[in-house]
Amino acid sequence: MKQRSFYHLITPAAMAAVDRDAARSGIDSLGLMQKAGQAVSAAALRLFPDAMRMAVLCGPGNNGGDGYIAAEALRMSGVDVQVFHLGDPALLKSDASSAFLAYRGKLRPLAEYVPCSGDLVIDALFGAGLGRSLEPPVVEIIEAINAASVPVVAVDLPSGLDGLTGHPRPVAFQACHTVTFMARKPGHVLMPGRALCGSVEVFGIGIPHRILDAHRGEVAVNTPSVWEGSLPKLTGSAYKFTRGHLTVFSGPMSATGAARLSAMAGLKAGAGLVTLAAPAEALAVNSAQTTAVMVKEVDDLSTLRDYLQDTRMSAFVLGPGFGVGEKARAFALALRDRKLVLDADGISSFKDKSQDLFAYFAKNVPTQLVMTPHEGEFARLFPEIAKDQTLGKVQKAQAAAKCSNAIVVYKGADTVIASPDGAALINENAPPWLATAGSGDVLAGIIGGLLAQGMPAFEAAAAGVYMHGEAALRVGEGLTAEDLAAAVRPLQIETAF
Ligand SMILES: NC(=O)C1=CN([C@@H]2O[C@H](COP(=O)(O)OP(=O)(O)OC[C@H]3O[C@@H](n4cnc5c(N)ncnc54)[C@H](OP(=O)(O)O)[C@@H]3O)[C@@H](O)[C@H]2O)[C@@H](O)CC1
Ligand SMILES: Nc1ncnc2c1ncn2[C@@H]1O[C@H](COP(=O)(O)OP(=O)(O)O)[C@@H](O)[C@H]1O
Ligand SMILES: [K+]
Repeated sequence: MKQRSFYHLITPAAMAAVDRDAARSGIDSLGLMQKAGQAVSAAALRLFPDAMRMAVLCGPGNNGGDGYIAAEALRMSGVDVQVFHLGDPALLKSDASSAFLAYRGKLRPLAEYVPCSGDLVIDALFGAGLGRSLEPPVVEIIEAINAASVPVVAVDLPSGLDGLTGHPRPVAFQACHTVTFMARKPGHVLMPGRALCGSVEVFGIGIPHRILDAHRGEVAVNTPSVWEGSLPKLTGSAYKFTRGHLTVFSGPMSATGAARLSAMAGLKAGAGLVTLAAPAEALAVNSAQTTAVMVKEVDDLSTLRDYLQDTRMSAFVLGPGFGVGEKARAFALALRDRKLVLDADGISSFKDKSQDLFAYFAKNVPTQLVMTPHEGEFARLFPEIAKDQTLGKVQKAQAAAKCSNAIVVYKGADTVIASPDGAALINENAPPWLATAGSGDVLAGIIGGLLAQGMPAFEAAAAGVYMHGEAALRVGEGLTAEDLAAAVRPLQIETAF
């Protein structure tokens, strides 16, 4: 992961280490806090110039310190400012205490804050240091402010939001804008955190990048910079066989549409040839509805083995509409040495039998297996990981990838792509109109199409998720899975015709 150019996220724990290293290297920590607080004040003035009052809620740590700096800067700008403090400000430590002492305005306990129309709330209660769930009085205040619908600008993170997992503990402010410092945290990108933050501004307070780089972890945003170097390159001498041959397995006669969506998406993603491998009963219905996609009879394990003799068959998609059961399990295991996207019924077939699957694919290095579960499918395959309340979506996907030796694409509005080596990407370009029947089948086909063209599994999965989002954005609201499959385009960053 270190070799690739990534748009990294910084966990709250890593941010605390950055903070410590910055102080050790002689950087003035109060100066950092002053820049942070001033950035918050500037955002409040820019976004809410007509606020009648700015209520700055200051907590017991450095997040509160940022709040006191912002409050003083706003007061100096002529704004009607009132600070509401949590805990005894006399107990504030070091920089936060200095920030408090420099504040010359009005001060009242947090419990006395009553939201009024015309207020802007600046939330500086807790940021990266939220170490446990909030207690009842603070929960009630946050709920009352959210219910009053006064706008909230959050400092670093909306208070109550866990910066690592993106989960509220147990509630968080609904902010309209969040000002964070140096880099976003996973909680800004994961749901529901992403929605609770509103717009997110990343303000550089002057911590040198070498310090940040030293604490960058394995989690990044899914952007083309991660995988564009691995995208298939279309050269003038291309021939359909050099662009890979994708096979998508069709379900029985009554369930063929999902596989056709995958097949079309694989072709649009750039695979040179795509074949629907269908049982005899489904040959006619598939043939009647395909043109560029070919159809071939593959009924059972023995015909599959014959089919696999052709080593030009470069990648496979198994699961969309396929049917849950023994046949799906046998097909998946027969494909253990090939590049495989296991989706939908292909995943559900291994409920209570996941160890067989994991054992068969354990030895592939690097892995050639991509699994694309939504939340329900994830829980079928990884029940213990799914129910572990201490893990966020990224940690769940990482644990699942490790125990299955597969690239796990844990789908949703915040799809996480995780690799057995611990690398994880959070996707953020998917619009909500992707929540429609069949859109997952299209995703499986795109990833299959990229695998067929020779992209490594992690990069193919990540690029596929990104292309899926781009295709959905091109179509717009009201999209159907057919529109989506038709809108898929290769992302050709470098072309050399
Ligand atoms: N990184 C940087 O370089 C820079 C960071 N900056 C800012 O620093 C912020 C991080 O500051 P921080 O570490 O002091 O943590 P913060 O969020 O204020 O909370 C800690 C306090 O809350 C308390 N507490 C925790 N959970 C609680 C709960 N559930 N219920 C009740 N109390 C709870 C905890 O108490 P304790 O656990 O010790 O009992 C402690 O007192 C960061 O978000 C950013 O805004 C900027 O100044 C610029 C430079
Ligand atoms: N609210 C949302 N915002 C963005 N993308 C979403 C949202 N809901 C679902 N998606 C995406 O849509 C696809 C749905 O796939 P899936 O749940 O397998 O549906 P289906 O089985 O109907 O194809 C996934 O890629 C998922 O990430
Ligand atoms: K906050």
